Amino acid sequence: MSYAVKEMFLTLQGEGVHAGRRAVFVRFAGCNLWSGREQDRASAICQFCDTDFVGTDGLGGGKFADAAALATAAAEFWGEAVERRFVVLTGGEPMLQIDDAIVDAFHAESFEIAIESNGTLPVHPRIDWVCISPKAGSQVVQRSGDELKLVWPQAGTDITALETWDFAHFLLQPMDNAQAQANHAAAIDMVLARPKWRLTIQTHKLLGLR
Ligand SMILES: C[S@@+](CC[C@H](N)C(=O)[O-])C[C@H]1O[C@@H](n2cnc3c(N)ncnc32)[C@H](O)[C@@H]1O
Ligand SMILES: Nc1nc2[nH]cc(C(=O)O)c2c(=O)[nH]1
Ligand code: SF4
Ligand SMILES: [Mg+2]
Repeated sequence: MSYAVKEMFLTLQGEGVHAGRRAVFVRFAGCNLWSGREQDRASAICQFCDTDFVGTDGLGGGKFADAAALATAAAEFWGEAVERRFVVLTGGEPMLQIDDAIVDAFHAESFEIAIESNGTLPVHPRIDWVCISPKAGSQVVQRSGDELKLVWPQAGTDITALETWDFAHFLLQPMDNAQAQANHAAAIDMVLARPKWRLTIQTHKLLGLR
């Protein structure tokens, strides 16, 4: 199978429990909750996306003929040292493309594999760090993992129900849009009210990282 990747880059994980960690990001093209076209945003299930995941034309992107080619390209972004190799598979929705071959190829290159997923598809069982970010109006089937990262506020989200899901960490991430200041305040209020949750902010945006 070949894989469509929008972009690939070395940066620091900006969000969540691993914020600050050196990571290669592989952004897969395509999503099942939005076409990625602005004219479709208002009618999409997920309407607040901050990411361009359309096509394969970004820096480091392309069509990769097989999983080994993809993992080798990521290893080149990381550099020769194999210590603490960390790849974040994101998108778009990465589970539309991730298969056994990708997981095996990244493990063969000594990567610990993290995923950022909307949870509407079951996550591959051998991924090492599972971050699920549920979207109101979607059916989330992946209700276990390492971190549940809820973008906040999201009308139509039952936060009490989410608290019964099987995650090690529960995080609230303020929605980045024109109301960012109010969204920060709403997320802080929610963490103060519900100690199960902690705040995560998108540090890469503050720092000017990709
Ligand atoms: C672009 S998504 C790609 C992975 C996957 N499709 C998902 O939604 O989890 C990566 C992360 O960014 C978050 N995100 C997207 N748009 C955002 C926004 N406007 N403000 C805050 N977080 C956002 C998502 O919820 C997700 O946790
Ligand atoms: N630095 C950085 N950290 C991130 N964490 C999750 C991201 C994503 O878009 O999935 C992301 C991203 O795009 N950049
Ligand atoms: S599910 Fe993820 S990639 Fe898809 S539109 Fe929403 S935030 Fe963007
Ligand atoms: Mg991002």
